[in-house]
Amino acid sequence: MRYASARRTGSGGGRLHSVDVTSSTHARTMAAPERDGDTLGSAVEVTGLVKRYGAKVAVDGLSFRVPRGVVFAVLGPNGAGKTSTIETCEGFRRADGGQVRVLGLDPVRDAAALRPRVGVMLQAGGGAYPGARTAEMLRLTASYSRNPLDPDLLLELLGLTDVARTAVRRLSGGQQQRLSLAMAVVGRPELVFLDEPTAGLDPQARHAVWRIVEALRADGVTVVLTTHHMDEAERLADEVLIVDAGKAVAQGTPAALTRGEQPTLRFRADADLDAEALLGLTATLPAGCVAASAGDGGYQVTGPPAAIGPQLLAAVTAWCADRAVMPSDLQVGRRTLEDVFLDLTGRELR
Ligand SMILES: Nc1ncnc2c1ncn2[C@@H]1O[C@H](COP(=O)(O)OP(=O)(O)OP(=O)(O)O)[C@@H](O)[C@H]1O
Repeated sequence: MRYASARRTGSGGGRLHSVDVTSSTHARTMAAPERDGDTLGSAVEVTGLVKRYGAKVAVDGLSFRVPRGVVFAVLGPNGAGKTSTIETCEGFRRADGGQVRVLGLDPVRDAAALRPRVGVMLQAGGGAYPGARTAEMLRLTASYSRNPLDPDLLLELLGLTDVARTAVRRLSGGQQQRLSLAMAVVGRPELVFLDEPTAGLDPQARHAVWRIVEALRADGVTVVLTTHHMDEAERLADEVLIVDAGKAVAQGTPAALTRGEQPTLRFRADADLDAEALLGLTATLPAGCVAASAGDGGYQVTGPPAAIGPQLLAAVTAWCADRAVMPSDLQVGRRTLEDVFLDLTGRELR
């Protein structure tokens, strides 16, 4: 059994570590309780979901399935319909069309049956009473569950021990958000919805949230999250759904989505390389390779798979050296999830 421990390092101070405590006498688990014959099938099934606000169609016939026990990330530009979809799955909004099943149940009609089985972290850390103290709030939430996690452990994991006696309204935004995550998982749910769980968090807090998500997955809990951080989705998610204008535009594992057909060499440069310079660079490259701007001060070289190798790397760096251009962030290989996301949803602001 594994859990993420918030041991503080002596000199590093305040860094969080995930440890395997299988043989530890102090082992505590985040595992959801076993439920007979209830481990197979989908955690969430959305079929042809439509959500409208007046004339605005926020979700436009969206279908997807979340297998049990995976971390599932829903990605999309602002206004793509992610929150509308998640909140419909949480039972906070009614679908205007299509069907939503959560753990095989209807999230509105069967809300009472789902409540002890599903954890919900609201966007921007909502859900806690402003007047309550942090630990009090978490203990109160834990008291609604038959077999809750240890609230003190969660406070420790999320770096909230120092503010355990602080009133919720006096917590910083990031601390309130972490408390909201603790409240979502303290009841050992089978399924957790996290809407932008790391938005606005500092890097330490972000890593702490990642460790919680990884610990949940290790214990078989299904996690559905939304995020604008592509690196976060790439690191955490077993499966990714990209939505745009209320429709699914791609779904798959991060590895499958980023497996570009055409390998690429990418780099940034400390000087502007105009079209003429890029033509000059292309002329020095192995046959079939083409250098082009990738936007935002980045450049890319595409070509036949066999040509994306050491000779190409040498040619690019030699060309840069001849012109006193310093290349940086030089990488060869697959596209990132961010590339895929931008290709699918466009690079312009809408
Ligand atoms: N209560 C509401 N009333 C009217 N329009 C709404 C309401 N909630 C959302 N919308 C609209 O529906 C669309 C989808 O919003 P939604 O919040 O689901 O998107 P999102 O993908 O979660 O966006 P973000 O990444 O910015 O959080 C947007 O155009 C939004 O303005």
